[in-house]
Amino acid sequence: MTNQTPPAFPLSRPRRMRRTPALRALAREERLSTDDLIWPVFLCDGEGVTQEVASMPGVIRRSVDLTVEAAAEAHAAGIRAICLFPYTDDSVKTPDCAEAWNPENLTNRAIRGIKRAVPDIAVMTDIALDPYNPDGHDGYVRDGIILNDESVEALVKMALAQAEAGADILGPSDMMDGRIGAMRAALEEAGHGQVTIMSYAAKYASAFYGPFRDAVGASGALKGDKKTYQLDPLNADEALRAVARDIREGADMVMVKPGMPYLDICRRVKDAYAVPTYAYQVSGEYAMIRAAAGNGWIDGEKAMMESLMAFRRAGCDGVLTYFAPEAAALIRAGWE
Ligand SMILES: NCC(=O)CCC(=O)O
Repeated sequence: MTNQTPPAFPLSRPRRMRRTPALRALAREERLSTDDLIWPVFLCDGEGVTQEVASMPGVIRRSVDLTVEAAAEAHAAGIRAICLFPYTDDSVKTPDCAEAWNPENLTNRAIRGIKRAVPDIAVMTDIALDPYNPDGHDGYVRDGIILNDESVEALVKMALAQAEAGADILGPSDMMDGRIGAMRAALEEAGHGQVTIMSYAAKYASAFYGPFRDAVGASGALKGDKKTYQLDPLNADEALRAVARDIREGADMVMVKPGMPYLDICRRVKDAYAVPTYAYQVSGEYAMIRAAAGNGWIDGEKAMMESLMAFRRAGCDGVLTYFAPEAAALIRAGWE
């Protein structure tokens, strides 16, 4: 940061440096690269199956075989990581959420399939009970209360099953207290000390997750809201404390979620802790850009790229985005 006041006009004419593409490129402070993209994808049962997600135009659920193919294409396009989210049918949801740590569940089958076929792409997972819970919450619920410590025990089992299947990055998104430390200890104990954790540390109780819940089949299930475990949108210091705690407990990377309404949090986290920091540009952010573009109200490609560049400017090392394949193609084509 400089405190030097620029010389007065006409010694200073900032437009000089904006005059040509070459000068603008020389002055550019950040870059968006395919290395910065993590692609969240939705899994469904079956073989050769694709299903559209109505509230996320352009996003599909894929069966495991097609997800493996999509991972290969993403890798060829320069995308470094793919993040798996299962669509779970009501029939596999039980109060104990046992499907969450079934070695043969959709996520664990997809991890193995991708690591076999495309070993160089990093596979990230989601750790939370909501896809498996009949009431749609990320932890166990008793008498309307989300139970913390019992939920952490279940989440640790889920983490171990994913590590065993070969996941590179575990993504605990549940927001229970103490889960990162518990997972890190269990991973060490089980010989999975090399598995990384990207903690959903600053995850806000947000209305922007709506389309995602359609995509994973959880929107009908959710009873109430998630305000007793996710952050209040008006709080920033609390997010910093959550990030500090998760780093101390053994997280390698931290996430801010949603992305666009929380760029101030991204910047503060990066400045305060200098750890690998990611934003999740969530389903509602994706849907807004797609819907406005679909109506001809904004230029979809430009708005998409600008939104992704903003994460870099705000200090993020990368971004989880449903736009990853499209953005990668434009980056490779030399987008400026
Ligand atoms: N645990 C993952 C999410 O909640 C994703 C939210 C979204 O894309 O809206």
